[in-house]
Amino acid sequence: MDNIKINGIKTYAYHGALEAERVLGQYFITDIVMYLDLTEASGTDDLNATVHYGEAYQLVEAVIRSEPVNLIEHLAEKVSRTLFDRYDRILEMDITITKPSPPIDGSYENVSITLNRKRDN
Ligand SMILES: Nc1nc2c(c(=O)[nH]1)N=C([C@H](O)[C@@H](O)CO)CN2
Repeated sequence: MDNIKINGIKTYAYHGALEAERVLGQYFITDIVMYLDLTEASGTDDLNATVHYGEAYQLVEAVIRSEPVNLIEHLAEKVSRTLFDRYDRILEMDITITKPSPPIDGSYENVSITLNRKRDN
């Protein structure tokens, strides 16, 4: 299926299950894949026939900057609901949220979750 991707949204926020994360904050990286039919937009060259990825970016950024939550899974769910509610054209989404440097000891690159949500979920 056709899709629009917004890659590497980098936001400083205060989500996390630890009090220290709520106080100090950290960067979150969000990657979005929105699945929709781009036949009309690709044929008509009409911005109104697609999802404006700049507008979608602003909506995602606002959710990531909003009230802190414990889990990045819950944060991703909030992002998917916001985009589904705003854009009827979106049929399915993949939302990946990465913590590049979580306060967890160990040797690893980063941690992330990915939600796949369909409109009728
Ligand atoms: N599956 C998840 N596991 C954990 C999360 C999370 O959001 N999803 N968060 C934490 C803490 O916030 C961690 O970053 C610091 O202890 C732990 N595990």
